[in-house]
Amino acid sequence: EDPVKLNYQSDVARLRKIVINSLYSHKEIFLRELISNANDALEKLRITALTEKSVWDGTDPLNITIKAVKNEDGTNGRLVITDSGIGMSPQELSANLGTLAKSGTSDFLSMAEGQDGVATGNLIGAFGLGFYSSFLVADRVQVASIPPKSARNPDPVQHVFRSSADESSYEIFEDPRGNTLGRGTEVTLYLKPDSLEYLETDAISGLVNKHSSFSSSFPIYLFERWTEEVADEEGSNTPEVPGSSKAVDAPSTPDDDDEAIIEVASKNDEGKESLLPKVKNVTKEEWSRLNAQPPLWTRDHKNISDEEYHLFYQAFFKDFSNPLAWHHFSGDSGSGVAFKAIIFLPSRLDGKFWQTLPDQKPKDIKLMVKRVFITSDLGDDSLPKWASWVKVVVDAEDLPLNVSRETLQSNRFLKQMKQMIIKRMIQLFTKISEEDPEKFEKVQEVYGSVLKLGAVEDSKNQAKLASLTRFSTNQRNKTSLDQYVENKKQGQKQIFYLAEIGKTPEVLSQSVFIEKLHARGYEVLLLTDPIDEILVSNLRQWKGIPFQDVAKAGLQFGDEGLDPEEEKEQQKDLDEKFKPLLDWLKAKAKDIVRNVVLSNRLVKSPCAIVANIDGYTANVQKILSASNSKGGREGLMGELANAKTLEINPRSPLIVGLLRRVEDLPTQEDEKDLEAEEEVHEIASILIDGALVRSGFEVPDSHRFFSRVDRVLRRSLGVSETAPTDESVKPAPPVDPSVPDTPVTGTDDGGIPDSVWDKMSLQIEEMEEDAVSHDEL
Ligand SMILES: Nc1ncnc2c1ncn2[C@@H]1O[C@H](COP(=O)(O)OP(=O)(O)OP(=O)(O)O)[C@@H](O)[C@H]1O
Repeated sequence: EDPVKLNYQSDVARLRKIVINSLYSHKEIFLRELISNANDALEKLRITALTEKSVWDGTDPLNITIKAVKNEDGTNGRLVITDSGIGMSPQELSANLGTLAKSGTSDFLSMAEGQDGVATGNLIGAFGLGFYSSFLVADRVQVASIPPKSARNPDPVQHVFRSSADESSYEIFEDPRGNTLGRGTEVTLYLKPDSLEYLETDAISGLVNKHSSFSSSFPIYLFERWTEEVADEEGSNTPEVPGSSKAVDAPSTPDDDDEAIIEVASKNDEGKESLLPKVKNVTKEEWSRLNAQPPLWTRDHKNISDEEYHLFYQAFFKDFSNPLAWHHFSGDSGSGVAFKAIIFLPSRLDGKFWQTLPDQKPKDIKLMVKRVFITSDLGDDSLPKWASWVKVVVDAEDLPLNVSRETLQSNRFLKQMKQMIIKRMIQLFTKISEEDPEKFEKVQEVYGSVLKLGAVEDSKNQAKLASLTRFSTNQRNKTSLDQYVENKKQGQKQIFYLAEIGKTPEVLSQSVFIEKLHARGYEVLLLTDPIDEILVSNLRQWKGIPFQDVAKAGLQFGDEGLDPEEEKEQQKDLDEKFKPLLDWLKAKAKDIVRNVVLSNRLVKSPCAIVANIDGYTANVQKILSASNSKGGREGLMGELANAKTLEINPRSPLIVGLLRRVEDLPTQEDEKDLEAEEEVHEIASILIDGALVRSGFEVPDSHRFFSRVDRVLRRSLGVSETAPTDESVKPAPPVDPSVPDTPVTGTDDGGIPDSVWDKMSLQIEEMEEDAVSHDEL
């Protein structure tokens, strides 16, 4: 059969180029990647064998071997990595090694192409270059592979995939050596002259220990050959069978010339009698086990260093940053299944966490039975969204080893495992919060919103999760609900909060709604994360104390009853004094608010608009209008949107001034002063619109608002209110009949690129923010 020459898919060509040109300083990762592939192939074989016995009957050992072969002339050499795993058919060789099927590859490529070598090094971890990292150290790679006999493939034939670093094509052909592997894959790297250090066994075992001691649950053997002087005792001249002494289930060596076990025995001083004891040089060979340590999770946590946990985490979960925290424990599931487990909190969340659907299955719960990987699929017993990112290895002792994924689904163990993982995760978070404030800060950075989501999602663990959440307040950052409650004032019967998504706590703390609360020393939770308000309305109360949205009407401090009689009298007087203004405003503002009252929340600002208990706050109204193009002004939505109260501050000179003007207005029909009435009306309208803006609402008609402001400005400048502006303009030149000959490359938005739109809307948002926080009437 002639070799078939095939062209690489274009992404592969790009990837190989990056590998070869820019990752030179990371070349040692090739071994980690190849071992990881071999481990995956062995795992696939074992899992396939659970349902298809003919694939592997469980007798021959599953392992990975590494052998370095130096050329006889001492130049160059090759490194051979072999596994007895699932293997590949010729079609699979082409599909798996000639194309890149991985999602996200193109993203990786464009990122890597835009970066220098150093930064790309970090990307390798996140992405995993896999097989192509071979070209970091080899200028020629040959992969021989044969799948096991199966019903679908009763007569598999060993094939070879061959490729050079400088070619854009690869070849696939039947292996002229025949079936040398029996089953599995053999990757032969013809090392580049600058990578010959990987022919040394010390270098190889060093690398395996550094990167891969935890990557494989299957034994990794390294072929070693050395020369020893041994006494040449009489009658012991027959060569012994080497290599079998130490490695008990050492791999059988493929019957390839280079790889056959050779023993060269040469007699010292042959032919001469000597007084010295007879010695001979014996070349000994042995497959030595590299990852002989028992799996990390089976060991006692007291004897495991942080460094070892880090390395294990990286190799096992293929996340090449260190975990933020972990919890290593053993237990009994309750149904009698003993297990050992480690739970890891990654140091970052997947960037897509908040975009993916809640029913995304976690992939990183690795269930083992007696150290053998069984599944990552927990089926219906999957973790809730908030916990779906956790990385866990669980090794059960007492489940039958041949347990299939299907029978596992019906096993109680899985259900218990889910509960156990959640419980331990919460314990881990709680422990960090109590013992390691610095780490807990990092936890808040990465998982702050996730813990809030958990408290909403997981009603069973709501209290525990909610006590791990932290909030900014007008007085401090990172306050827990318990700390808030400890800090509440005498008589305070509510937990005050103010929510506005997208604002910073600093801006929110300037809000009119909390002016007096803040001035009097009450603490107010400032909620800026979209999940915050959902959580608060879900909890309803903490330690029996209800949450109170301070953007709503009816704010009570709780100490009103303690006011001296005298103050109550004063309040009564104020009510009476301002009654004319309240009545007048009620009539004027009836389209905007349902009620007008004297405020007990304002200190400096003249007025504010608050939502009624059953009405929408500005925050909710914004969320609703974002999802409803009508802006929530119709039907019931409109009703609720209008359920607002105007609060005025009787201590503000502006309000006192307005009261005076309203009282001065003639009341008799025949004395009416239309001009004066119009002027007061205008001032009041500006005041109400201003109150809307400073309370976070939109002004119903901004054009009218500004025309009013203009008129008031004219009046205060002493300019005629009615004098027209010179509106004459120079008309545009006549139509230009010539047509441009280069096509215009515009965008759908009529020529304004998206990036500009984004900037524009950003600026508009900034302007709005300014308006709320600084606008003083
Ligand atoms: N030793 C092997 N035995 C069987 N199949 C293999 C072996 N090595 C690679 N493959 C197949 O080739 C595919 C591509 O391998 P490659 O290393 O490029 O990426 P990957 O292993 O899928 O991803 P990653 O390396 O990021 O985990 C693998 O998914 C697997 O199907």
